[in-house]
Amino acid sequence: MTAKVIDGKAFAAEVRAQVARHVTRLKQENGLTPGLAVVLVGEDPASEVYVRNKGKQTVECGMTSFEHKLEADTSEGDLLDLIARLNADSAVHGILVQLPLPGHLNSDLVINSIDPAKDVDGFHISNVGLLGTGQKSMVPCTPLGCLMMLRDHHGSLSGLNAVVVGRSNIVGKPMAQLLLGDSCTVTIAHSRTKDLAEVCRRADILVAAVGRAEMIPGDWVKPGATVIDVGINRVERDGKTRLLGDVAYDGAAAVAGAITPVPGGVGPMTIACLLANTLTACCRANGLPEPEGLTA
Ligand SMILES: Nc1nc(=O)c2c([nH]1)NC[C@@H]1CN(c3ccc(C(=O)N[C@@H](CCC(=O)O)C(=O)O)cc3)C=[N+]21
Ligand SMILES: [Mg+2]
Repeated sequence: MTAKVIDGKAFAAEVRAQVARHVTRLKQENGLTPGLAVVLVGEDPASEVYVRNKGKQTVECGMTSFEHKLEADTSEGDLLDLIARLNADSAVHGILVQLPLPGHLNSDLVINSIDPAKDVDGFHISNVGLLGTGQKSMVPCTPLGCLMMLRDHHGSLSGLNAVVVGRSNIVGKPMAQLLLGDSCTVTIAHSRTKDLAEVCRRADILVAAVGRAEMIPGDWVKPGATVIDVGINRVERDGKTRLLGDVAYDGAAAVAGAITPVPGGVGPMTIACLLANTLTACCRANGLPEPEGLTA
């Protein structure tokens, strides 16, 4: 069997087009323009490229992009002051603080100072609690993007065995909550899991979010399974920098039913969902109905 390749890049373009249509309507009918503020502390080249991409796609969707670049040695007080101003700014509907933050800043404290209604990353403890109890929340972008691709491919996920490899607050844990919400039988596995290969081989849906290049070989994949590869690992190989997933792609694609590539899979969907969340936040803030199909 050769897996169907799930084209995250094309899917993300569709999601952004849908967001853009809603934005046009919001402007015409309500005089509203959704705004996203991105805060970057310090100068990490990869983060800067990524922040620039987000800004560009935000504007292409008709929304306003606010970029705040702060010095690497910015004090916690100054960062919290900026977040307080963004919380109070009615032109800002979404706030994203790029992670990781420099070590002298307490990222939990910083994230929890964001107005939960503007927390488009879905990392605030109140959004985490709302998601965990099945209440309306802002849902983390990467797991939301994965869920959209899975629903599109399978229709219903009900009763399927889902194995999430990775237990981070950003991907693994919220991914497990979303799969549970769609009635999967969910296992969260990680680097210490006993017989990890056997656990993975039971998965109808295998989500790899460990952050280690090609950690999951093809013979851990059940024939016909759907493989969602969240890893984006920059690796030097043959003198070139290559982007590798957490799954050994060729081996996995030979047995899986469907698989997301790296690049062009989960990554573009993450940004598209960030824009979708900003739109959702703008609608909620103004008491307007939420766009359908763009939330969990
Ligand atoms: N508060 C916060 N929220 C985030 O969502 C967040 C963050 N901090 N810090 C950094 C990570 C990283 N991240 C990516 C999103 C998209 C691609 C993406 O579009 N990747 C392309 C390839 C890009 C390339 O060539 O490097 C792809 O997979 O096809 C990559 C990385 C979001 N992050
Ligand atoms: Mg820190």
